[in-house]
Amino acid sequence: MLRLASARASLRLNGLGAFQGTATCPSFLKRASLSTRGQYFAPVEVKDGVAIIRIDGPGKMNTIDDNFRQEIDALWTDKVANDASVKAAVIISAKPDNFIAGADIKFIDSVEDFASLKDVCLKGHATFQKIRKANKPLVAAIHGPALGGGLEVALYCDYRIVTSSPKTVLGLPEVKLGLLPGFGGTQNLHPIVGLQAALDMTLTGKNIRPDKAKKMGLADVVVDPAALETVAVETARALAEGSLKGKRKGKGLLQKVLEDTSMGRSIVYGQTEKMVAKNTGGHYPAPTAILDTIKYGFTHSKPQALEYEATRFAELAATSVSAALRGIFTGTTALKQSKYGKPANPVETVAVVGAGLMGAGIAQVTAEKGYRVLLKDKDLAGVSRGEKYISDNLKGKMKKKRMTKYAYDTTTSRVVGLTDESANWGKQFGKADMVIEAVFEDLSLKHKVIQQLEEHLPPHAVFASNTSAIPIARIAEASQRPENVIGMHYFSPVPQMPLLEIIPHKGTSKEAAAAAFEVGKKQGKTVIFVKDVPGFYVNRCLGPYLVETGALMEGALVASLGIGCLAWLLSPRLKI
Ligand SMILES: C/C=C/C(=O)SCCNC(=O)CCNC(=O)[C@H](O)C(C)(C)COP(=O)(O)OP(=O)(O)OC[C@H]1O[C@@H](n2cnc3c(N)ncnc32)[C@H](O)[C@@H]1OP(=O)(O)O
Repeated sequence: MLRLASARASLRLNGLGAFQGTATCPSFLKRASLSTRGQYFAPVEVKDGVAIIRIDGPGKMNTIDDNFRQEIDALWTDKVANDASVKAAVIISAKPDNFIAGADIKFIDSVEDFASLKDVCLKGHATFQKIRKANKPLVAAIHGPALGGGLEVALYCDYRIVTSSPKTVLGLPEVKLGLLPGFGGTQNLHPIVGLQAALDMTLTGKNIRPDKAKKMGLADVVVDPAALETVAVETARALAEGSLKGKRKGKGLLQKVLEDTSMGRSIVYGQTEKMVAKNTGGHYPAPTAILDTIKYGFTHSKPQALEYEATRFAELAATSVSAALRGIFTGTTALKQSKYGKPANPVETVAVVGAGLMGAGIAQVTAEKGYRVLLKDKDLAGVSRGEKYISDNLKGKMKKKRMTKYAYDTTTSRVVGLTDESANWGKQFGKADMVIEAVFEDLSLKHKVIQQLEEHLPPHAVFASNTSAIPIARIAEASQRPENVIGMHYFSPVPQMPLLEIIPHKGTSKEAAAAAFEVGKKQGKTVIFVKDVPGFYVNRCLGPYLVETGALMEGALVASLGIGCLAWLLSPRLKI
């Protein structure tokens, strides 16, 4: 009793006196009573009439739940709405590299009665409606991911300033979790970016980078990270003074016809329904619910639409599809942690041997992440083919504006092409911390390569084989340092395929496994550790499909079905 009372007193001292939810969140109270700040926000600072609200949640990533909502509600009332000297506010993250990664997925998982999520969403809407009605401009200053509910907070703001950092991404990925943007996203996004762009973002869940965000009107300004807070405070002040007005991106004639007339919208809806049906095969309820909810908003009042959104969100959260997709998020995130710790010798130079499709792809993803890459093939023709593959892929990225010319130049300059004829290749390999071999699937060739390279490699260098079939222990037999030998099995085309199987053999050291994990993770791969058994993981799973397809073809039961299966197996999604 005493502890609760002192916690309440402490909350008042912190300027959070309006908070009433004491019975529901003891952890919040405990933390607030111990410090001069809340659980999700640092103490508000006021600079020349602009309140700076710094989000600083408990984990390394800011996420939101109902406690976050209660805290900002109270904080806004005390520090912004009720303080006449405060004319505007900025919401910014106190974390170095993220704004808000969305609603707390662990919180959604932990809910026992999913119907209660409707109320959580409705309270969120009420808080942000209140913030909007205060007539004090709110500017979102975004650095790092602003995803899901995080972007939805920003959509409630009058102005969105984003940093030019590659870490900054905006998106509504709820669909990938079998959910919909339940924090106002289905209603607040399309007035800003237009209906078609909003459908694209909500139905694909894709990430939007800063330049694209500016172009489509999602962000108002892109700034250097160092200038973010200053620009945001100046902007908030200018909005309050009226010297700056928030502007919506204009629409061309066709866009107006398609989005601002009911006939145009029915064309857009029709196309979208067809696309959703084709891509989901009717197995995923979220895209249909998203489309329904956006449509609903065009024929109902805003409060009705938000209520509908909250209802559909709670319904989706209760589905087994959403539970499974959330499980995939949790599993994939768990895979980002190394069970082998950090390697004692950090990897800086990676040598790739064999510049065919696999080798060149591995070299590309490695150079793109800042490693120095030695790309070796037996002759000039081979290595040139590999370099051209990399250059063509990166030029494609530049064309799609996913890479700058500067990044292209620095990435390609990190790749050093070498052949057996290169006078200094041995010296160069003397600096390699890791070799990934992608030569033909021939054990004697791999043995030759390992023996030849070990004459030059430093003792700590890890030797990784990209074999898809040969046991790693057999490859290690030719090595003087078998503890450094490991499998790193990529899938083709390497730049597109996310999976990487890492296969330690029985004698592989923890150090080699740690280095392989670190490189794979930095390359952006989803890394799984697999036993050194025939087929490793993926090919072992694929085997029965191949056998059954073969049996169908052989018996000429359903030839077209067999051909269909083969096409499926050989498609880029599954190609190995
Ligand atoms: C109505 C609204 C609904 C919604 O908003 S649903 C949620 C929508 N948001 C998302 O789907 C984003 C999910 N998160 C991510 O995709 C990634 O994360 C990021 C791109 C944001 C960052 O990736 P990286 O830098 O590789 O970090 P990391 O290892 O994935 O995450 C670091 C820690 O942050 C936790 N985390 C990230 N996002 C959430 C989240 N939305 N809810 C709960 N936890 C989250 C992870 O689990 C992990 O935690 P640990 O360090 O303990 O392993």
